[in-house]
Amino acid sequence: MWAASPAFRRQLVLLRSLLPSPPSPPPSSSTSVAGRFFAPSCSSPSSTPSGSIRASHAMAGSAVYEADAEAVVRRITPPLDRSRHKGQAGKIAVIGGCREYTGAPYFAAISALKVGADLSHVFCTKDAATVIKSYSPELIVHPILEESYSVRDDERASVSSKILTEVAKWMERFDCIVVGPGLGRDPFLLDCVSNIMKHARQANIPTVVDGDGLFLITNNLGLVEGNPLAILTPNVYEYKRLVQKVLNCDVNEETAAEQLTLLCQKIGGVTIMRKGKADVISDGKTVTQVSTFGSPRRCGGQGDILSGSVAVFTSWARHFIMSNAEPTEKRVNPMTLGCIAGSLLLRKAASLAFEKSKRSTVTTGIIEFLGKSLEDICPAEH
Ligand SMILES: NC(=O)C1=CN([C@@H]2O[C@H](COP(=O)(O)OP(=O)(O)OC[C@H]3O[C@@H](n4cnc5c(N)ncnc54)[C@H](O)[C@@H]3O)[C@@H](O)[C@H]2O)[C@@H](O)CC1
Ligand SMILES: Nc1ncnc2c1ncn2[C@@H]1O[C@H](COP(=O)(O)OP(=O)(O)OP(=O)(O)O)[C@@H](O)[C@H]1O
Ligand SMILES: [Mg+2]
Repeated sequence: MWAASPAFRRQLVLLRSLLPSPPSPPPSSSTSVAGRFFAPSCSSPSSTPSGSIRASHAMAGSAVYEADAEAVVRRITPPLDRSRHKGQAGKIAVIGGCREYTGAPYFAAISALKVGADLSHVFCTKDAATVIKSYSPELIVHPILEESYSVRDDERASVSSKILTEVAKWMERFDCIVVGPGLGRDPFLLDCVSNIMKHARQANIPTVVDGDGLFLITNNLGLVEGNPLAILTPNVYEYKRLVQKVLNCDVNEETAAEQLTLLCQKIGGVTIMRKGKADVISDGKTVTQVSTFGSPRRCGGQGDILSGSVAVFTSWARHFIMSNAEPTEKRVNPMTLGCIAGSLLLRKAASLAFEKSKRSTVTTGIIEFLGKSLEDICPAEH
């Protein structure tokens, strides 16, 4: 009776896809629930058909489980409840945007809104603020960060503390922050952002670290060491730099899953999503991947969509685990669920955008399909 219940099946979907148990045997005629969620093993992530759920030994030496990402999205996405008020579906902040980069923070912040957050803030430099505001009236933009060129040496301490005070005023309101999209690498600015990260950590705010935020933490590992609320989302180069710095060796594809696990363990408690052909996620205990095919276009900005989306799904996943989850589901790391859901949604949106625009697919086009992608998986109810 219980074994046939939807609640039981939901638990299995989540737990089988997330916890490090050995692959189940192939489905028998009685078709065990587990059998439907795993196939024995497959050769590489690229050979995993879209939408299928497999335990994949894509990375030699350790099983990497293909997550049932659609089930995760369905389970953690909150219903559109008429009794809710503004803010309850999520308040996200992006710390990023400087003279060079205004696209990246915009992509991350608008993606958070399009996935379903109620409010999306951007904390950026003054130069970037007007530009970002002009992209979208939906975003709340704070022109508070400063780069070295605009601050005299003798003003630095006071400017730095003013910036922290300003951000701290808002911090406790956020369900998740994203540090790094389009942040740049100015030393004074990064110093101020280090203080913001320390403050977020003290306030227990989940923090997605991406782009130049990864440059910052790779050189200051203490900013994330031992923080279970930190999610790092490195691309191929960012991952390489992180491995070299933390493990003191090069990336080894032969032992990729173990290396990723070890990296999480060495940094201590963080969740890492290694982006690539498959997005591979570990919290130092389990390794799961999302390999649903997205698009062959590699235009810049897709990682920014991902970081904004992961921020929203992570806050939803935390809420889900704390309130609605079954007792066994409470063992699952909400950071992992957030990464899985964000990865799937980006890939679905990229696929739809590519179907429409082919070679001219760009990031703004992908963002336009975030809503349909979520609707296809998890329809909004009236
Ligand atoms: N429209 C925008 O404003 C965008 C801004 N972005 C921001 O740009 C900043 C820099 O991010 P990037 O991802 O470009 O990072 P990097 O500046 O590290 O890399 C730039 C490019 O240089 C090449 N590269 C870097 N390291 C290399 C290596 N070791 N060997 C060979 N080639 C290498 C790669 O092609 C890489 O994509 C971040 O703040 C990021 O968020 C990006 O998100 C893309 C979109
Ligand atoms: N080789 C690939 N095949 C399929 N999808 C990929 C591939 N590489 C990256 N992706 C997808 O693109 C997303 C963004 O990853 P990418 O490596 O482009 O990030 P990024 O370099 O940080 O992007 P950005 O330009 O926003 O900084 C990943 O989540 C992944 O879904
Ligand atoms: Mg990036």
